[in-house]
Amino acid sequence: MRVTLAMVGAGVMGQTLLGGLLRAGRAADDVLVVDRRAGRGRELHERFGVRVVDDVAAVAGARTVLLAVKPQDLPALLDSLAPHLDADALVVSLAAGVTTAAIEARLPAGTSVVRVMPNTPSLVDEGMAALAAGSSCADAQLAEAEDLLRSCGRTVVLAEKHLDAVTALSGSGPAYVFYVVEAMVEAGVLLGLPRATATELVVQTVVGAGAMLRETGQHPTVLREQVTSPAGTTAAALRQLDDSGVRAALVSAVEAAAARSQQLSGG
Ligand SMILES: NC(=O)C1=CN([C@@H]2O[C@H](COP(=O)(O)OP(=O)(O)OC[C@H]3O[C@@H](n4cnc5c(N)ncnc54)[C@H](OP(=O)(O)O)[C@@H]3O)[C@@H](O)[C@H]2O)C=CC1
Ligand SMILES: O=C(O)[C@@H]1CCC=N1
Repeated sequence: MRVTLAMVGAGVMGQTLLGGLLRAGRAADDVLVVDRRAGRGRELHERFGVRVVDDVAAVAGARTVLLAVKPQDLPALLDSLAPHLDADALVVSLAAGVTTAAIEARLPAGTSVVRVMPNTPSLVDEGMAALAAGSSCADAQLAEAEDLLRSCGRTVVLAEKHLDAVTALSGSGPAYVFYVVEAMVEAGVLLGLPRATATELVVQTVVGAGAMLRETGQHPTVLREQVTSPAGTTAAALRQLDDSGVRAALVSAVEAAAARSQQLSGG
């Protein structure tokens, strides 16, 4: 049976986007999933109602082929996919660091490719995805890819040279936030709060701060200053963060992620 969308690789990110697409109204019988992991077919069929196969040849006829495998698995996948792609198929890759040129080089000449960097908050329709078009991608196909990603969050179209920075900021970014949350919860426990209470306090604080950033549109410095009373508790805490080089460490962390994304380039 021909489908509009085929997804190859249904791990963390693939399943996250699949859920968003179905919530946004895409019919389950219009999506074909290809995944090689044992047991995944049954699990995904029960959870999402989609058809799951393990042979990439099944993508033949699909209008859009979404690739959600690890960057290291992408070259071999592209080689096995190439003979089965329709001439006018759109290939959308989520792989961190892998350029559209590297993808195009392994596919028939003229294949439309879009590189996307999504993130896991797509699971709750709060995703942030950046898209960059390959050399043969028409505007209408880029818009189609954007529609796919918009089903579970916001999108931005950028020049591809920015995608390593995007990967380091919004792609990996949720992990930095979770890391800070973990540390804050541990601090609360150290100060004697029950773990569940510390977790509730920190989670709502992060959600509330995020909502303030979005809804007030104020610069984070302004919002931080509003919390920081003269000679108060926040000033004492912020001095510790500055003395420990936390700001510089965050900048270095994002730089390291961007450098790793660049290393992954070309497979
Ligand atoms: N996780 C995240 O936060 C984000 C991830 N990404 C990108 O998304 C992509 C997927 O990441 P993630 O979901 O975390 O990875 P996962 O490892 O969770 O999922 C990838 C899935 O694809 C399967 N797979 C690999 N090769 C093939 C193949 N040739 N045919 C069929 N199935 C295959 C894997 O099977 P097996 O396990 O057997 O290898 C696995 O089930 C990556 O390229 C990553 O850079 C982008 C933004 C955010
Ligand atoms: O860690 C990674 O490589 C992927 C890409 C961005 C988020 N996770």
